[in-house]
Amino acid sequence: MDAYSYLYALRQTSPLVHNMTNQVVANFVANGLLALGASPIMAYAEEEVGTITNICHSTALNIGTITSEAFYAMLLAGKAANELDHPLVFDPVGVGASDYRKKCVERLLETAQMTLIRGNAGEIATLCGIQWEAKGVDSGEGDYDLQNLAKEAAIKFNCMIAISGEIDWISDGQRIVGVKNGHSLMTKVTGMGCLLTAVSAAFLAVEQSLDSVIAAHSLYGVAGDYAYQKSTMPGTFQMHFIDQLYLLNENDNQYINIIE
Ligand SMILES: Nc1ncnc2c1ncn2[C@@H]1O[C@H](COP(=O)(O)OP(=O)(O)OP(=O)(O)O)[C@@H](O)[C@H]1O
Ligand SMILES: Cc1ncsc1CCO
Ligand SMILES: [Mg+2]
Repeated sequence: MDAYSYLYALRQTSPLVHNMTNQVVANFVANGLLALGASPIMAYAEEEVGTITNICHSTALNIGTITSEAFYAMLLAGKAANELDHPLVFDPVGVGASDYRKKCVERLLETAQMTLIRGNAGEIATLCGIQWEAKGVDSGEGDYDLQNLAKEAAIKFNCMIAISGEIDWISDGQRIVGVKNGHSLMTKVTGMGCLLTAVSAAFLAVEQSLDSVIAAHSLYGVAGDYAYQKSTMPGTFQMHFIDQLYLLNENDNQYINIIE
């Protein structure tokens, strides 16, 4: 199935995505999902997350501004998603920044089986115990082959892995695929990775497969390429990016640039 066919199916079904995301990006994530053709819901209370996960088609957990309340609620949501066999996507935002984040991530990964872990190189390297100079929530500097990192992480966590950057590397532990689409200006808008996490959860609601994750990343990158043609400055780029998610269509398959 080509990438747009996944998006077509997504738009036909408009999956409801449960996002437990961070306080910085919640509005952007909700608007991005709507523009793409999915439906967002954000919910964080322990008292309701089980129910919300239940009515949704996929769940995305993001520790960007984690608190102890949200953390315990994420454990419940993760368990509920696993019981329902719903796609569960995890974004270990800034995991290298504090011991608290590391502990939360360890516990979440022990408690729930993720379908996909999506993060920047610094985050995925930290999960694998590889030395990396991450800069807060940003990727930072490191020296490790990212294709191998994606593959090793997929094997370690028994799930799909997507590492974002100049090339996005996506692996299930066997296949490793690079997505070259996207522009570096995307790093100047906060939440571009967090929205990609949510978008991946929406695509996984269509099909729980590596091809679905590759389609999500490719078309997301194509929207970034188009947005840069409209604006080379971060504020208006963000606005155009949302519009370009809305405008993605079957013609865009031809602009996808993949390494396999
Ligand atoms: N140097 C780059 N060139 C092209 N595209 C890039 C580059 N760096 C990142 N991207 C793209 O930007 C998007 C977000 O990736 P990034 O690695 O910045 O995520 P992140 O660090 O998790 O972001 P955030 O935490 O702010 O949400 C992805 O679609 C990725 O492909
Ligand atoms: C800037 C920032 N701080 C915590 S989460 C977040 C959004 C990007 O991940
Ligand atoms: Mg991130």
